[in-house]
Amino acid sequence: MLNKFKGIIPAFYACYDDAGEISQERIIKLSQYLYGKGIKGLYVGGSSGECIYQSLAERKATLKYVAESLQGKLTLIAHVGAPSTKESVELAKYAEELGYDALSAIPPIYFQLPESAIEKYWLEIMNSTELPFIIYNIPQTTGYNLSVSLLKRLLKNDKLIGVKNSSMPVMDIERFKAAAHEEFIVFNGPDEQYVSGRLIGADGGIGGTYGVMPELFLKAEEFIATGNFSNAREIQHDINDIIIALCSLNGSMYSVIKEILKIRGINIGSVRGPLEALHGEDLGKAEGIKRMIDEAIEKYQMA
Ligand SMILES: CC(=O)N[C@H](C=O)[C@@H](O)[C@H](O)[C@H](O)CO
Ligand SMILES: CC(=O)C(=O)O
Repeated sequence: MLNKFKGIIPAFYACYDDAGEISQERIIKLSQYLYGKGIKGLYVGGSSGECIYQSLAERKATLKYVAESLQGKLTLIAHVGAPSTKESVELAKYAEELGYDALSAIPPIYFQLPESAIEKYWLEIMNSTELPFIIYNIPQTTGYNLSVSLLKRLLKNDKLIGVKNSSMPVMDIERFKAAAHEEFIVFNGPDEQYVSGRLIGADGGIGGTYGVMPELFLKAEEFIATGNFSNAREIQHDINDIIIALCSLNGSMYSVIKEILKIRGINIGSVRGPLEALHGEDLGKAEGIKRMIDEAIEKYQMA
């Protein structure tokens, strides 16, 4: 039953028109483009979706357009974490109406709340719909790292089916798997560690750079699935060179990714402030990174 969650699940990027408003047309274009690459599903409205910088109405619109474009074709996960519990629950109910396959949420943001408040927040989201729930653990941005004891308490609720784990120690993946039941899914978060994450027990991955190079992550997954570990290690190395390049320019990683997609004919606008658009002497450098991606795709085509 949970097989539909196991595989390569790109985090969907925020899609804006040239004025910086949500673009239905561009959402459809990006979702169809990614669908055509053979991915398993999409994670909509997370970090890559710039969720924290969008209004409730904008987030709902994005959830709706992706669902309309891909319903029944891909596994769709809605990230519904928002500043207040009230808004998170509203998004959760809306995602259920739209037919999403699962919900997910970061812990509360801004205030460093005690674990009891985080527990209550996730439980209220879980109890607001019939949908399965996936915890989004990303301590480097939220300041909270999921504890095994909270995970165990939350597992008493059958709706909790997994964790998307973006903490850097791959060991956390192994600990979360060990703390849960056999069916429990752990998604690898850090794209730089996809191969290691899978080997230590992750069932698949949800990642922010998959969307700009889905071919490479699908190939890495194929190498792992067929036990071809030397190629898996090598493609991870090539992926990491690319991610480091994506993060090396003046402008947010997402703005560089969006420039590359634009060169490919998928124009989804730029990023919303306070994220920085690509600027200064680095304008035009996305082309070189796109070339790195193309070369890597070609390198493994026959492997
Ligand atoms: C901190 C962060 O945003 N992590 C993402 C989600 O897990 C990753 O997918 C990164 O986007 C990726 O690993 C590039 O650093
Ligand atoms: C990276 C990721 O999973 C996200 O953008 O939410």
